[in-house]
Amino acid sequence: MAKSIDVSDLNIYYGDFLAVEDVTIQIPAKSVTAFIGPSGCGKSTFLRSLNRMHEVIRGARVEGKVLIDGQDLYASDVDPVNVRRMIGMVFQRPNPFPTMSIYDNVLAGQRLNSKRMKKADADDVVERSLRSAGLWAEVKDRLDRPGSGLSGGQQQRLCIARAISVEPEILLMDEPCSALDPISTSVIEDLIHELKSEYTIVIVTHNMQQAARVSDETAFFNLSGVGKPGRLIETGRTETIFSNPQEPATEAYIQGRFG
Ligand SMILES: Nc1ncnc2c1ncn2[C@@H]1O[C@H](COP(=O)(O)OP(=O)(O)OP(=O)(O)O)[C@@H](O)[C@H]1O
Repeated sequence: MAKSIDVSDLNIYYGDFLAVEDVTIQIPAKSVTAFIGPSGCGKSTFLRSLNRMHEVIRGARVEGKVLIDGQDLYASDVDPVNVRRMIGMVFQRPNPFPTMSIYDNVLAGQRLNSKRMKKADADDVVERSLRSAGLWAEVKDRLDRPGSGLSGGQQQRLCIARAISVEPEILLMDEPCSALDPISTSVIEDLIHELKSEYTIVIVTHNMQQAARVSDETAFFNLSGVGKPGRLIETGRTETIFSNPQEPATEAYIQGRFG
């Protein structure tokens, strides 16, 4: 089910502005890859190009290739709506639909795909997704209550349940813990660790320790100068990037000397 991502020579533009330049990277299936780097170097932009989410911004476009298990993500016959089902996304701020019940929040993705389900099947999807997101025990007795009544960490796990309810192959996470307290962060990190047995996970994080704790592979992005595009500087096994980086800029960033 989980799929690999193979990116070659990718440039990403906002109108005339080249935000990310010439990225080539292989992201293995069933593993966690962390994107790190200073603010503005294009981590989120690159992440969004992996499920064509950047296309919701007028004028945003890519050049180059993104292959998902060998299939061209940008081929003319590929429907971006299907792409976003296959490649789910979790954002920085937990964003459950606030007035919708916990139950309906989990099913929101299915309903967007206008999938009609029998009640028993819907119940199964809700339970399976909430169990996978590590939230079932905490909410099983209040599934009809609004999603906004949960704590921040629970809301983020609800968003993860919503993302995985449609059985995606890849899960993109854009700083999923940055709005959470340390305990909720640790719960989400444990969850990421469990989810990688089924999904290919890509996570943007500003937190070096988090990248070191949760990821198998790390990709370091940097700006070549003010107003210049972000570039991928170095990628590799996380332990190698953290203990023996090849590039001086990677070492300086990891040691907290800039960014
Ligand atoms: N919607 C947009 N329109 C125009 N330019 C944008 C847009 N979003 C981002 N950019 C620009 O693209 C570049 C990369 O931004 P991006 O948010 O991807 O960086 P980042 O590494 O994720 O930053 P941060 O760590 O601060 O979230 C920046 O110069 C940013 O100003």
